[in-house]
Amino acid sequence: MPEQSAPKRRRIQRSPSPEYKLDDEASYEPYVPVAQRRQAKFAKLTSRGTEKAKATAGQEEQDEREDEEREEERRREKARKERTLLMEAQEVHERKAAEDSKKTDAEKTEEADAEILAAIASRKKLASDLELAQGVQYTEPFKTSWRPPKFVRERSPEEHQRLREKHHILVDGEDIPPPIDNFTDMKVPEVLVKFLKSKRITTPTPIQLQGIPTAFAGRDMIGIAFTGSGKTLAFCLPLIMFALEEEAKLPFVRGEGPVGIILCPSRELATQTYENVLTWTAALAPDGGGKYPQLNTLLCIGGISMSEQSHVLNKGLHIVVATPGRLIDMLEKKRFTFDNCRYLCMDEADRMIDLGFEDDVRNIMSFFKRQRQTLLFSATMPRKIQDFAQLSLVKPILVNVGRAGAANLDVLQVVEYVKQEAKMVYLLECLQKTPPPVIVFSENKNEVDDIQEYLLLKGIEAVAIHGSKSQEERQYAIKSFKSGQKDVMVASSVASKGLDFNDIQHVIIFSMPKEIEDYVHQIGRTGRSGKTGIATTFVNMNTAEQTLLDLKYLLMEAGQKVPPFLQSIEDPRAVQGGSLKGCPVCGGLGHGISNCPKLEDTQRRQMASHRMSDDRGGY
Ligand SMILES: Nc1ncnc2c1ncn2[C@@H]1O[C@H](COP(=O)(O)OP(=O)(O)OP(=O)(O)O)[C@@H](O)[C@H]1O
Repeated sequence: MPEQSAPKRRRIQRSPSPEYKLDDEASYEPYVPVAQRRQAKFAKLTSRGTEKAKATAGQEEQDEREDEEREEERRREKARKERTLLMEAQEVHERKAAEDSKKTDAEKTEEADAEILAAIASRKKLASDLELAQGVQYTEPFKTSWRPPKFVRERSPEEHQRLREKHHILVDGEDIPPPIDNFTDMKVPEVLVKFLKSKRITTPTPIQLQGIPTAFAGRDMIGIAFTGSGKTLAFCLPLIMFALEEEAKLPFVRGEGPVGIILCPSRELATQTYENVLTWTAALAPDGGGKYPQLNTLLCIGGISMSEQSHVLNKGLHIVVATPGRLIDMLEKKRFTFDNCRYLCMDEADRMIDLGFEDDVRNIMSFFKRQRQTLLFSATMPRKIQDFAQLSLVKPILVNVGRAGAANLDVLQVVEYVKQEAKMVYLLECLQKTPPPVIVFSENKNEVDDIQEYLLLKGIEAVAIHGSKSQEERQYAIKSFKSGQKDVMVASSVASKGLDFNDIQHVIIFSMPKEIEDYVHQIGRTGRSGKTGIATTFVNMNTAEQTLLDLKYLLMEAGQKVPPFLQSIEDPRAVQGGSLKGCPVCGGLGHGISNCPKLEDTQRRQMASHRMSDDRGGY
């Protein structure tokens, strides 16, 4: 067969173009149509892409495998650690259980108490959030122009102490101003001294004789004294004097002021304090026979129309007496400012800084633009609230007349066992003990209404007051009772704090409050300003044993008769051999902190959340 070579055939088959030479043969490329070339290029690109994709996929797979291995390793490591932590926790738990089993009940209770106390101690201090955030801390007390008279300044510290001891005044703090037992020596304007005399206020009460010089000197203070002992004058008078001084320097015009603010936990108490301030400032003004400028005072409480006081708001403002909610509202609406406010007093301060109002108080403080003088007053001020408050004051002075939370010794306390169903009938009998006016307290709004209805049916002129009554109804009840139109006022605890009714003869506590502090405030509506009064309290099987124990200790402390059924109640702490110290949270003498009725579960939770937010905020 003849040898046929393909190239030859190719050459015959296809004639080269004239430009092609033979030696170009090696570089010869057959013609490929454009469409085919494009297709080929596309195929090549695709195959290259696939290869690259394959390579990437391979790499990813490897990375994934490595990641998984690392993750697995991490999991193993975590599991190892967790096992260790778990085991450690288990061991700690077992160790603690073993230790606890060796502890007495009393020791366990003390430990629990310490934990709760630590939670309270870690509460955010009482200052405005701005001050806290900016770390603003005032270290020196306010400076005022007031000086004690020379002869008082020349008395020795021992002489001051003797005067305090004579009046059972306990003080604590640095550079304590001297006690002064005479209004004139305190440099109270003569016209006011005369006016006070006309109201049978001739000599200062113990809280006044130490408290007024302390406040006049510009010092922050915590004033604790029993119910009806004249605390209102002790914190209002200094503010009145400061306001007079400011007004004399440069008269206030519209939009200026106030110089100071008095905060109260209830509308009724604020109204009463406002009325006192009005009387005292009127006595100082030319119309009242004085030679001092007229001061303008604003009552700032919920439930009333502020437009009625527009005549005050249209002038310079010196003093504001307020409840927290309405005050915050007015400040937010810029109806007045605290730009020049320098005095903040809280009446019934333990309630104000108690869990309910704490944030409101902080909010109010945030409106102050400069250092203020802060004063806290109450008849009850448990140790822990005192400690907490002290952190928030500048070199505070503690003025304490008697034990904080002790009952007024001018009140004869009678505790009677009365079955639930016999209470109403027995109430009628009790009302015969003294002439009117009488206050009947109940813990329950419905019960207040029931008692009033029953008394009205029996022909007794009775009014009722509780939180669900309208502001008008509350005002009417107080007004008609104060004026003597009505003989009996039936009230929930709203009327117990700080209200000063004339010469209440008898307080009947129809249902014993859970918190002994409330009891102290309730019986304190009688036996005021040195007069004596009676308090009759109904207890029965519905009264918690711990409350009865608090009551028993309080009666013992006040030297009152302890009825046999109370005597027979044993203190479980004594049985366990634990400490019999009073509760630092509510001041009750019959229980420790862990059984405190004031520290209900929700409150404990609240404190825990305070602690957590404090940890976060670093305050
Ligand atoms: N120095 C005084 N001498 C006689 N009476 C006074 C004196 N100071 C105040 N009072 C009168 O004592 C009564 C009780 O005063 P106030 O309401 O200030 O007591 P309180 O200590 O605030 O009581 P509470 O703790 O119940 O609020 C008032 O009627 C007041 O006029």
